[in-house]
Amino acid sequence: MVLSVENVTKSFAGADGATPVLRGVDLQMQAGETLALTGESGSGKSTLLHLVGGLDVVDSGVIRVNGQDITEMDDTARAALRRSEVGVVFQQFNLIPSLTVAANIAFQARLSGRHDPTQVAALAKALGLTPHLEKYPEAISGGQQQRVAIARTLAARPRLVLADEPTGNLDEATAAEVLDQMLALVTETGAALMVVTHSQAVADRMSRHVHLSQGRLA
Ligand SMILES: Nc1ncnc2c1ncn2[C@@H]1O[C@H](COP(=O)(O)OP(=O)(O)OP(=O)(O)O)[C@@H](O)[C@H]1O
Repeated sequence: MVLSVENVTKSFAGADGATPVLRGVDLQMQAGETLALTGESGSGKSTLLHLVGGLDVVDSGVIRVNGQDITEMDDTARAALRRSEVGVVFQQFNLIPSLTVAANIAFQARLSGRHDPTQVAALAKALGLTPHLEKYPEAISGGQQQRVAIARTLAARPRLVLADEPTGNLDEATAAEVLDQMLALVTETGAALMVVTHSQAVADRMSRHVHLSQGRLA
C-alpha cells in the first residue's frame, strides 16, 4: 500500500471558531493506481493533498506513506520522507528563477540522491522541453513552466505523486498531451498518482475517482 488515510480530521480556526474541513476521511492507494480527487471549491481538496504530502499536520487520524505513519513523525523525518517518497506538483510551479530548465528538472532528484542525466533528457523529450533546457524559467511560457514542474517531480521517482490541477494552465490539447505523458511516466515507474481537478476530462483519465463533500470522501 503506497497510501493509507484513516479517519483524518482537520479544522481551521476562523473568526467564529474552528471550521471543520475534513470530518473523517478514509482513502487507500496501491502502487500503479491513478486517482482523481474532485469536490466543490473550498471542499478541502488542497487541504487533504497538503496533509498527505506532509506539508500540514492532521488534527486526528493516521496517514501512512509506504507503510510509514507520517502523523507520528517530527518535521525532520517528515521532510526526509517527502524528499524521498512523495512528489508534489502545485498549481504555482515554484521553479527556481536562477537555475536553467535542466537544473530545475534535476533539482529534486539531486536532493533525493536519484539524479540521472539520461532520465532528465528523456523526461524533457517526453514533455517537449528539449529545446528549452538551457533557458531560464522567465524565458519560457506558463505552460512550459508547468511541464518543467511536472518533469522535476517525476525525475525524483517518487512512490506517490500528488498534483493540484497539474494541467490547469494549459490549453485543452496541450493539457491532454501532458496528462498522457504524465500517466505514461507514472505507470512506467509504478508510482501512485493523486490528481486534484475540477476537470471531468482529467478525472475520466484516472483509474479511480473520489469526490470530497461535507468533509468526507465518496
Ligand atoms: N491555512 C488555512 N487557514 C484557514 N483556513 C484555511 C486554510 N487552508 C484552507 N482553509 C479553508 O479550508 C477550506 C478548504 O480549503 P481548500 O483550499 O482545501 O479547498 P479546495 O477544495 O482545494 O478549494 P479550491 O477548489 O477552490 O482550490 C476553505 O474554506 C478554506 O478557506
